[in-house]
Amino acid sequence: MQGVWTVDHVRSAEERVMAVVPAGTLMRRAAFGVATEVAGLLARHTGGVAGRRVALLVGAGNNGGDALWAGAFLRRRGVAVTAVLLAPNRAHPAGLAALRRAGGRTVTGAAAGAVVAAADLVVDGIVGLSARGPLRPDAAALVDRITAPVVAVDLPSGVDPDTGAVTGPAVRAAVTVTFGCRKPGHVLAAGATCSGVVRVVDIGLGPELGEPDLVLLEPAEVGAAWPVPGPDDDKYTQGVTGIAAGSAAFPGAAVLATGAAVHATSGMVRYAGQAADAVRARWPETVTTGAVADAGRVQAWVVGPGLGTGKAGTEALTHVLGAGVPVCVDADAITLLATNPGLWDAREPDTPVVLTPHDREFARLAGEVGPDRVAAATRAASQFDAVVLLKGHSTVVAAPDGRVLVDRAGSAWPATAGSGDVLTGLIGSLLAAGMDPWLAAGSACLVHGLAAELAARNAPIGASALLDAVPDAIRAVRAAAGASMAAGASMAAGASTAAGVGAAAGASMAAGASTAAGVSMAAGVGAAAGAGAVARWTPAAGDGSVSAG
Ligand SMILES: NC(=O)C1=CN([C@@H]2O[C@H](COP(=O)(O)OP(=O)(O)OC[C@H]3O[C@@H](n4cnc5c(N)ncnc54)[C@H](O)[C@@H]3O)[C@@H](O)[C@H]2O)[C@@H](O)CC1
Ligand SMILES: Nc1ncnc2c1ncn2[C@@H]1O[C@H](COP(=O)(O)OP(=O)(O)O)[C@@H](O)[C@H]1O
Ligand SMILES: [K+]
Repeated sequence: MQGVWTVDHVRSAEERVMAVVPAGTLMRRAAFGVATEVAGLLARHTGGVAGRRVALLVGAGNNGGDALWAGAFLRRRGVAVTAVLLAPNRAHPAGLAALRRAGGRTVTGAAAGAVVAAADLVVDGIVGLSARGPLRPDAAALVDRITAPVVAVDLPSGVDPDTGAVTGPAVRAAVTVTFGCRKPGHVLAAGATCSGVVRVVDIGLGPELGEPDLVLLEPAEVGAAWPVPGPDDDKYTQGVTGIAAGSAAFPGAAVLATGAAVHATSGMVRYAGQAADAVRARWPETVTTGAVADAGRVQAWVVGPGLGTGKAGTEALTHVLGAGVPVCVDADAITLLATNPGLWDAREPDTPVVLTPHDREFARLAGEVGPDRVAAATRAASQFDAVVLLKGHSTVVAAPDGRVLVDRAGSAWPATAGSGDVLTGLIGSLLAAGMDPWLAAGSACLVHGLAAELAARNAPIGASALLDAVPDAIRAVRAAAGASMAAGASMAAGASTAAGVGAAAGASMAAGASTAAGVSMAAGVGAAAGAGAVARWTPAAGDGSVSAG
């Protein structure tokens, strides 16, 4: 799990470190990291470093100071550095002096455009953690002239540091070199796209940062927690997933959500609804009925995709909310709750609920999302006492206990009709397997995005192709987990055990990462993120009961 810290927390950590290191130390560490990245990118992009032209866009604060110091370091490697001073009277004095001593040039005003246009690489030191609002017009005009790759210092200018919101012109970086840790602007909303590849330079903040404000899941931890059957499992013990989705008008949503649950875990999937014929035809391994009341016992329900907002949908939602098992509520079921909040009364107390709205569904349920997606998701999670998964290129998953994770999509291929139905089915099956609802939502999201990338291989896909790639995505995250578990096992085995035995132990752990092991690792991961106690819901042998673990 990687942490992400807000500006306030970064500033507090910086203050504590600055109190014990000589003045200017942090800035020079930061700038050296920028210079190293710039030199590497120049070498890759132009085949060399010395003699290449780098333009520094330098604003009024320390972000510009970082850029100026980086320019001074690059001069030592023979780079032709020109600093464009956007606020000449307020440019960081020590940084400016260092650049000039090293033989760097400065320009202001009308001459700047040509320098930027002719550069082999541009360093964005316009504004960093103090950024408010979009780029100012003078800076925006210069940024428009850039044709070379951009390395952003700390954060692409024009991106809100704490929300990632971009409300006007902003820098689009190939690489962002940030200091100490990732900030929300790197992973949320449009800021995630503007940041490009994010490199974190260690400037010694680590011990002072404390608990992260947001976390990102790693493929290996999702793979380690993914439920797979162990030797003592049968089709019931792994958790039975119930799907209440689809209608005569929208049978496809039922087929997709059910298929996701079939692919996600072994066990059993029950389908209940008006699309039973279509589901049975496509997924003969499911047990189908026409109504949720006749479905039999499940350990989690999925409700909503293609369900419709009429009487049948209302009855299905009412039934599953009262079933006493975790529920993933999506699509039409969200609309039903938005238009008739009284339906929440059907919820059995303490039933874990995962809501999976896109922005328009969120607006119906809880008001406009607004620029701060984390604040919106957190507010709704608290309001509904539910995990809220707010969809998008960067998906935010907020738990009612305050935990927030972000899934920064590797691509936009999931933006295809029906892909949300697949995501819902994945979440439902992880809930049925007993996974903590917040981790279930985050893990499903990561696998969903990976499946889209694997399926697309650079060409558009439909949701059926995404669904077909789910097993490969699960294999990929489990392989990532197997590698790290194998490494851990052989290290633990120590000198007295042959390396081969350690590796073999790792391999069998990877193969047999049972539901129980997966869930307890997941719980550990949650605790490591500073989440406090993680509620665990353990399926009890197919009898429909749920207990807090
Ligand atoms: N505090 C520290 O210890 C360290 C700070 N570092 C650097 O310092 C940066 C923060 O520096 P500052 O707090 O001086 O502030 P910035 O350099 O981020 O901003 C400077 C000024 O830019 C103006 N500004 C705000 N929004 C703008 C916009 N949209 N367009 C144009 N100008 C805008 C404001 O007047 C602001 O005060 C970090 O991002 C990082 O690059 C690093 O050197 C590492 C150490
Ligand atoms: N631009 C994008 N980049 C990455 N993922 C996206 C993008 N747009 C949407 N998604 C993802 O695709 C899925 C779409 O879900 P949803 O809007 O419910 O579609 P549908 O109702 O058609 O199934 C969600 O998982 C969402 O996060
Ligand atoms: K910047």
